[in-house]
Amino acid sequence: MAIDHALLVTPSAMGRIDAAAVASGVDGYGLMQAAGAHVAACVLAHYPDIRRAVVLCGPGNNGGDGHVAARLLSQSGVPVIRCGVPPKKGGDAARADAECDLPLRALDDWHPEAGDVVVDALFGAGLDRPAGPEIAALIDRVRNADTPVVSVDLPSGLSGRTGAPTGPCFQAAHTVTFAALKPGHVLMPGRALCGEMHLCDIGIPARLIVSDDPVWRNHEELYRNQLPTMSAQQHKYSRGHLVVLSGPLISGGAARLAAMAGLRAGAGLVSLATPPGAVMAQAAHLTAIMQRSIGDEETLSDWLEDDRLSGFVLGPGFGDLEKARGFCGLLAKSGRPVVLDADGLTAFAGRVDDLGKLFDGDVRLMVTPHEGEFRRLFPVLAGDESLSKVDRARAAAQLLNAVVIYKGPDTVIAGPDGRAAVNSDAPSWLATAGSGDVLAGIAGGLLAQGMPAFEAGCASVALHGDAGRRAGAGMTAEELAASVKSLPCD
Ligand SMILES: NC(=O)C1=CN([C@@H]2O[C@H](COP(=O)(O)OP(=O)(O)OC[C@H]3O[C@@H](n4cnc5c(N)ncnc54)[C@H](OP(=O)(O)O)[C@@H]3O)[C@@H](O)[C@H]2O)[C@H](O)CC1
Ligand SMILES: [K+]
Repeated sequence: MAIDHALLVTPSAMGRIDAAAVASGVDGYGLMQAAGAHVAACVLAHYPDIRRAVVLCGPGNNGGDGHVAARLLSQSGVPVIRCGVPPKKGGDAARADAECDLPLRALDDWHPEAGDVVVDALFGAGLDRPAGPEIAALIDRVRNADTPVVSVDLPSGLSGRTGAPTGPCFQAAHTVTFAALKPGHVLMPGRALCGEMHLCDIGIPARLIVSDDPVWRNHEELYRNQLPTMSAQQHKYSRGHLVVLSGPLISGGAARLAAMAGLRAGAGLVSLATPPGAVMAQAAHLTAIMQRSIGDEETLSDWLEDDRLSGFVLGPGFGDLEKARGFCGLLAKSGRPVVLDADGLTAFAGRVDDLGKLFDGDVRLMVTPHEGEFRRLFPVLAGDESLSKVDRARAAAQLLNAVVIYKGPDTVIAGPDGRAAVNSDAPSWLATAGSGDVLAGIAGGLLAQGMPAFEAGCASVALHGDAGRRAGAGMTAEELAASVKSLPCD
């Protein structure tokens, strides 16, 4: 699938793209000129009252971009101090350094003043270890003086692959990057360390911006062709029948939120499977959503004979973990898609192998852990600091043969085939009680309509974000569920 404008390119893949561009006849030094010009333009556009630019240049091509920016800022009349380490000999950075006639001072040879703007061109894609004490002291100095930082490609100290700092790291107000976003720009805490992102075209041909590592920003093109469609021939059963397994009397609200969201995501029918003791309480709250009294595995098994039931959500407010495991086994055996969330996930803490064995064959399990649930399910993956959130989600997806929606401000959707998407534009107010139940319900609603699991995961996360934006800051989960918009008709 080629969706290049949403592709996230790792720093090493970017290096290969760069080399391919040069091999195809693009002037490498021209790329650096363009990169430096974008950086200078960003400084001038966002800091019209700048009194002095302090350009910090590292030894590689990131520093090279800095030398270009320093020259251009100076030519535009801004006083510039250029500090750093001499460039490696013979490359584009050395040429950019030679073409800048400002002296190259030592890194600490300046004192922050009001009106300073720092251009951070120390390390970008080539960062491969923690920055040393000299850089740490510099970062402290900049932070203490509250000097705004414009970072070139990446805030120095941030890994473009994982989104985690390798050690001391600048907090940028703006980050100017080139050709494609890197995972570190959208994964936390990288996204926050980058400040406002600027993705700039420096002349690398779009046809070369490819990667054998399928990671994208979550984007409509990833799932649009697979969205359920509506036509005049359809009736409610052909639009799927979603079943949400309700918990007991005290915690039935979570299942109701999921059920409402599933209905709004387009499922033709939605039923709650409710333990007998909670049926009356649920009935008092339900109108469009139907109900069935399901107290044990036997009654669930009987109901599963009805092959019009086309998708299940198990976990929100469910409570009884042993019962959840038993129910999950039956749902798995039924061969239909299942979303496991909340207690449905906790039920398998320490038993992920058992869960993985239940759902072999076509991918029809979706799990929606937040950070704490992910840790409980996958302590080894969660503790491995060499892995990015994308790596972790993919590994979990492979272990379970499932689509994993690893929630957070940087929700990652990953499939067992290695496809992954990072959703980084959800409104912050989605972090509220019941919000996860709504997401599980949307996912269940889409799966019940027959949408393939990876695409359903990407679409659910996007619809959840849209609903949050529509409901607005300060919303409750009830309002969020009511704001889920069903999908476009064909
Ligand atoms: N297409 C593009 O996107 C373009 C990007 N450009 C810019 O180029 C950089 C990448 O340049 P590169 O030279 O590969 O890497 P860096 O400049 O980031 O790093 C250079 C060297 O720094 C050393 N290093 C790494 N980490 C540390 C550290 N913690 N402390 C000290 N030194 C470190 C390392 O060298 P060693 O020999 O010491 O190991 C790195 O190799 C990209 O980010 C863009 O800004 C082009 O200008 C245009 C095309
Ligand atoms: K940088």
